[in-house]
Formats: sequence, structure tokens, C-alpha cells
Amino acid sequence: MLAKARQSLRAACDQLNIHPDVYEELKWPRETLAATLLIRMDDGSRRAFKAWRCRYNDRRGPTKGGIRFHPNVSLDEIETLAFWMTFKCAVANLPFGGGKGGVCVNTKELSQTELERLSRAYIEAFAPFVGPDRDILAPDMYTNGIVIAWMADEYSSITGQASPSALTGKPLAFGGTVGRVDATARGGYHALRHLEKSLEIDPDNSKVAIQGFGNVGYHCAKLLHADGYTIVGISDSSGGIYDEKGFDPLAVMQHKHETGSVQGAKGHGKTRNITNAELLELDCDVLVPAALERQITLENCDRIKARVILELANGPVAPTADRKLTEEGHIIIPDILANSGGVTVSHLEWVQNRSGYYWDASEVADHLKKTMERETQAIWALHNEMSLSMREAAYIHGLRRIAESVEARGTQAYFDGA
Ligand SMILES: NC(=O)C1=CN([C@@H]2O[C@H](COP(=O)(O)OP(=O)(O)OC[C@H]3O[C@@H](n4cnc5c(N)ncnc54)[C@H](O)[C@@H]3O)[C@@H](O)[C@H]2O)C=CC1
Ligand SMILES: O=C(O)CCC(=O)C(=O)O
Repeated sequence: MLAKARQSLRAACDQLNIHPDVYEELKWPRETLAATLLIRMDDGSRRAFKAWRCRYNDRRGPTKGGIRFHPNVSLDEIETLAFWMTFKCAVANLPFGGGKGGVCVNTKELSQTELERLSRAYIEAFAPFVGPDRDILAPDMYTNGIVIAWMADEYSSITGQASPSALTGKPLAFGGTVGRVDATARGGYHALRHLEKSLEIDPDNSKVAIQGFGNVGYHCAKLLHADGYTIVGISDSSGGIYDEKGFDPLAVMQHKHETGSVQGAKGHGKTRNITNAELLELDCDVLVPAALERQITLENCDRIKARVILELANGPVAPTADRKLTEEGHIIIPDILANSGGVTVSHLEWVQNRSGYYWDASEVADHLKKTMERETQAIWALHNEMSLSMREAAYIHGLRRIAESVEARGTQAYFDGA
């Protein structure tokens, strides 16, 4: 996956005529640590889990990125996600490089106490890699504020001091910030809203399908529903639901809490169950992939009907499908812009932890809105001026900032302890 993701880097370097040293550096992760986490299970047995943490590039600041718990997590996936984080942080103009971590585990098979032991073991294994000025962790798929709190607590025990700014996405009572829980979805919402006029989207007459109904998908559904969009399709790992007349996201979440699945939830009309593949192909105006990578590929891209794709997941559209969809006139608001709201508010959490002064909800919300509008506008302008796809424009926008930092420090600095 990293080899494919690099194609965006190559294209951006060519467009900007970037020094070959910069390309050579950004092609590779700076460092990746692998560990085997050994956990005592509740039945007394021991189990091993593969885990990784990658610091992809730290030229713009300490590396930053989430931790994913998923059975398909691999070294290649983590390094690719860390590569995307590097560009995402630059696109949002944050003083961070990119990192990412993960554990190969199906959390649905663990009890709460096993999950806690696994989370604490992760930090124990990677503690020397982590730190407020080195590598700052956060939630991603199948990790949340509770997991982050266990990790933050463990990290403080290891370092022997309160170090809240080494992890973001913490609960409010443990140094978290207001506004982080829905920040990723809200950031994407601001990007879409900012482009509504240019894309001639009328929320009251627009249908939305959302793949993934976790933190990001659920909050996105709520925000778009409140703005008048009709949420006609929703899915999670167990399948999807469709209703031409739309769903109330709150009612669907209540059903998911009660039954473990969105399937069976009732919409406003004739609701039917659909597969995840069908969800992507629904007749709708805006498609929001908010689950895994590579959901839209050459195999299914011909059947995608949505004119606008808001990539709240990381890497949901494969590069080949991306080219084809773009040529056919679909507008893809790329992940490194669309889902940058999460890390933008994580940055505010880090700032508040370090200063010991906490902001109120409106200050956080205003900052997020301003950041998303500023960067969306810059990328939209580049897309128009240079006749590029929004993804190409976003990579160029981020690369300019990263290249400036690489060049400002000098390429030699990489090897002598900078
Ligand atoms: N949480 C955050 O702040 C950020 C998350 N993201 C990305 O957003 C995406 C979703 O993350 P979260 O909502 O935080 O995760 P989550 O763990 O809260 O929810 C994941 C959702 O995806 C569903 N899902 C899993 N496999 C699926 C499949 N094959 N088909 C359809 N649905 C499936 C799950 O059932 C669940 O509803 C990921 O790609 C993540 O990397 C990006 C930026 C920040
Ligand atoms: O909040 C963060 O630091 C990172 C979130 C993340 O992992 C992502 O944007 O993919």
C-alpha cells in the first residue's frame, strides 16, 4: 500500500519540481518499531499480539497519529497511514510530522480487562518511542477515549510524572479537550459546507450514504442530517441499511447499541437491509466512506453513483479508482484534507496540556472551522488554477510546507541527531 501511496508524492514532487533529496527522504518512514505484546487472558492463558508504531517523518515537528486495533493491521498499513498523517498534518498547517500505530487484534474477542491489559502493554512496549516532543498518540479505528486513558495512565506511571500531552483524545476528566470526540466528522462537514456553493449542492435536496457508523460515521451523519441532508444509507461491519426517505442517525445508533448492528434499524420509509458493497453503489449525491482503506477500487468504481465523495476514512479510494472517478467528473474531497479535523483538535489538546490553560467549546469550534475553511479554500483554489484533482492539489499544498521544512534544516540534519 505504501508503494501505491507514494505515487501521490511522486506526482506532487514532479509538479513542484522539488529537489530529489526531498523525494528520497519522504519515500521512506524514518523509523518503525515492531513488538510482540504478551497478554494474560482472563482464563489464565497467554496470548501474543503483533504491534507497530511508525514515525514517518518529523521535519515539521514531533510525529502525530492514532493507534488502530484491527485484525488486519500490518506493517505496510501502519507505515502507509503514517505517510498520510505526514501530509495531513502539513495540509492542516500543524507543527507535527506523521506517525501511526496499531495492534493486530479483533477487539470484539477481548473482555474489557483484556483490552485494558493490551492497551497498557502497547505503551509499555513503545514508551521510549513516545513523548510530547517525540511521538504523540491518539485514537483511530477500534480505539477510543477509554483506551487512550489507560495508555496515558500507563505512560505517566512509566515516566513517573504527569505527561498528558503525550497522548490526545483523552477523556475530559483526564486532560482531554472539548470538541475532540466529533472533531474528525465536524472537520469534514466544514470542508463540505465550504464547497457546497461551488459544487452546487443543496442540502435539502441531497442524499447521503455513509459507510462505517463508528465515531466518524455517526457524528458525520448527525451533522449532515441536522443541515437538511437525507441520510439514505448507513453501514457498519455487519452490513448496511437503505431507506429512500432517510434515517434519523440517533435512532440508528440507539438500535446499534441495543442489537450490535445497524441492520434492522427503521428509517422514515420502506427500510431494507443491504450489503456494504451495495451501500457504496447507492444512488446518492454524497458518499462518505468512514471505515477502512481501499473500499472503492477498479472493480467497483464504475458503479459509484455519488458525484461527491467525502473521504472521512483514510485511503478509502484506491489510486487507480481515484484516477478513473476523477476523469469521469466525480469530486473526491481527499482524506488528508477531509478528515484532518481530528488531528487539528488533537493539536489544540496538546497545546492546552502544555500550557495548563483550557479553552471553552466555542474557542475550539471556531478554530476548527477557521482551519478547515482556510485549507479547503487553498486546495480548492489550487485545484482550479492548476486543473488538478483535489487530491493532487492537497498533496502539492502539503508538500510545499514539508519541503520548506526539509530545506530549511538541510538534508544532512536527518542523520546527525536533529
Ligand atoms: N477517530 C478519528 O479521530 C479519526 C479517524 N479516521 C479514520 O476514520 C475511519 C473510521 O474511524 P473511527 O470512526 O474512529 O473508527 P470506529 O472504530 O469508531 O468505527 C469504525 C466503524 O467502521 C465499521 N466498519 C468496520 N469494518 C467495516 C467494513 N468492512 N465495512 C463497513 N463498515 C465497517 C465499524 O463497524 C464501525 O462502525 C478510519 O479510516 C480512521 O482511520 C481519520 C481521522 C481521525
Ligand atoms: O488525532 C490525532 O492525532 C490523529 C488522528 C488520526 O489518526 C488520523 O487523522 O488518521
